[in-house]
Amino acid sequence: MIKRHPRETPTTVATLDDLATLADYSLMDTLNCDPEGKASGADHEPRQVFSGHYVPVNPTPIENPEYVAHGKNLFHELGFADGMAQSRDFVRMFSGDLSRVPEPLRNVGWACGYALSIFGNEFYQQCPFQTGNGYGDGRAISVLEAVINGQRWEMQLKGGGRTPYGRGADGRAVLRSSVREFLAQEHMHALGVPTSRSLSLYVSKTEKVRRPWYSEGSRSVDPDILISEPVAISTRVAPSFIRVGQLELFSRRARKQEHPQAMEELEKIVLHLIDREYGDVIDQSLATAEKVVLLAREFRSRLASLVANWIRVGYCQGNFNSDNCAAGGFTLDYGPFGFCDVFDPQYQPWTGGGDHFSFLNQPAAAERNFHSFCSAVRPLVAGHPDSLRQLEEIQSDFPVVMHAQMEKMWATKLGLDVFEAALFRELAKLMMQTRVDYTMFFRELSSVPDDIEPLKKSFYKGPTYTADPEGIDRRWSAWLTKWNSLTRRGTREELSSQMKLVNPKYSLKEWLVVPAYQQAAAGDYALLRELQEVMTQPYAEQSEGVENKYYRPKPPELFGVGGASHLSCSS
Ligand SMILES: Nc1ncnc2c1ncn2[C@@H]1O[C@H](COP(=O)(O)OP(=O)(O)OP(=O)(O)O)[C@@H](O)[C@H]1O
Ligand SMILES: [Mg+2]
Repeated sequence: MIKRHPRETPTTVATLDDLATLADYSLMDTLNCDPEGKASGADHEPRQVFSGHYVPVNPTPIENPEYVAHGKNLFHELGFADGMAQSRDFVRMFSGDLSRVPEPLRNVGWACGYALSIFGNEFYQQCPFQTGNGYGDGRAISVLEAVINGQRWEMQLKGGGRTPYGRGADGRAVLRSSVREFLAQEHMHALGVPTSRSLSLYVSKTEKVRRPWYSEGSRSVDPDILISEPVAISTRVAPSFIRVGQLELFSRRARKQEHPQAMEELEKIVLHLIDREYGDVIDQSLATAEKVVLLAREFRSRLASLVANWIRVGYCQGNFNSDNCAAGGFTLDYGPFGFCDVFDPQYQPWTGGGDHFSFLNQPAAAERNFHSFCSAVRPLVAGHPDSLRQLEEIQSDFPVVMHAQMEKMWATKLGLDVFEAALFRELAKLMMQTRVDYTMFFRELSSVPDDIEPLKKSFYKGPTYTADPEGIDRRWSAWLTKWNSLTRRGTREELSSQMKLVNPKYSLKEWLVVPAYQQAAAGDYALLRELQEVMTQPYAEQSEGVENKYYRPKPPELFGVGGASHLSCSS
């Protein structure tokens, strides 16, 4: 290997040795380690972690790992050679075996504790000790921080084995859930929505675990059988994995004065967040209280924009708790998620999620998470009346900012310069009464049709529609005429191409993912890789073959089917 200066990114990172030159474990080196943590990382039993930002943990490798896929776009962005994903050293490391990594890579990774608020309410029941000290990364283990072309990335295994936060569970992820997260992250990025990214996915050829799931064609809400599934490790990448819940953990400790360093640990984690996620917008030399105010303002804007984007692309997080809310303002944890087929404001793919986390309730859920965030950082401005007042104002104005983002998003989605409330209200009513495929409807509209015929491709024709199809069609025609009169000036082609940049043609609907993970479990990765190709170019027309296969309404027989239309276990 050629010797390089440690900070200089090789043009191509082709080997694990190349990657090793970019390592910079600054989280481990600057944040506080749990004083009871073991340097060896052999720390896999559930226990209370009372202080510190992280616990050193060595992952548990999956047996007989096999390459499934890698995030090709991310690889290219990072300057990684595709072949590296299948090289022996890389496979070994990212399937959980850190025992033989080249220096200066380390043999231990780290897991972090976090707290949980559900829709703004503090919860302790999820912690086996009822104290909050046993909750956190139960199966997520970060293994590397690297500076690549001036950008810092943290790489985190999901399903990498047990940690002290595992609450007695196995620390594993099954192939099914790993395929879902792997595909969804890169799809989301291609949709232009901030997200954690997918680096790699390996499956075990021999190790399996049992999970509750649905029998073939089951219409049960809850899983009705236990199945044995192959385990997998996917690696996700982001500038940090700090969650709102993480800030809450340290803030709760400071509030309750649980230990003498509690306040200092809160400040450190918040400054770490600023450094990782907000370094470009917050001046390093400011005092903490001033930084916190800027952080709150910027996070508010990112969070509101994120949620508006989710709605633009038909995404429902499903379980938007504070521990699934990344403090950097990007999408995190693709377990309970779904991309909607039929437009339904109450769409909720995850049976445990409830109405409060449903599709169009996400702005309200975001507001609750933002309140949890503001409460968590408040102790850092407590002695600064001016900063405190600003923080309170930022907090109380969340709904205003969110509302503005939503109106802007709907206007853009509809090719309008300004939001038209009456036009939108009638559209929402028609979409619900007709039952339309959300993605297909907006994509067909993006062709700026003269009449409603093309839009009908997206109609599922619910009972209200079938009771009076002519009447509803007439309302659609009237709506289309009105819409046409309000759209942006310019040629039809210009309007159409602008609208096609915000209304995707392809969306990672669950019923498309099911056969991909089923075939993958049988060792056939072709469909998964095809989906990866298609879903990383969601705005492109693509070939006729792709269109016929992936641009179509959900087959009627899949409605109500467990796994394809709803899911319970997401791990
Ligand atoms: N099989 C498992 N073993 C150990 N811990 C688990 C397992 N499944 C989930 N957990 C933990 O339970 C908590 C809630 O699970 P949830 O489904 O939100 O997270 P996740 O999908 O594992 O993780 P993340 O939020 O990191 O994407 C998380 O703290 C997670 O680490
Ligand atoms: Mg989670």
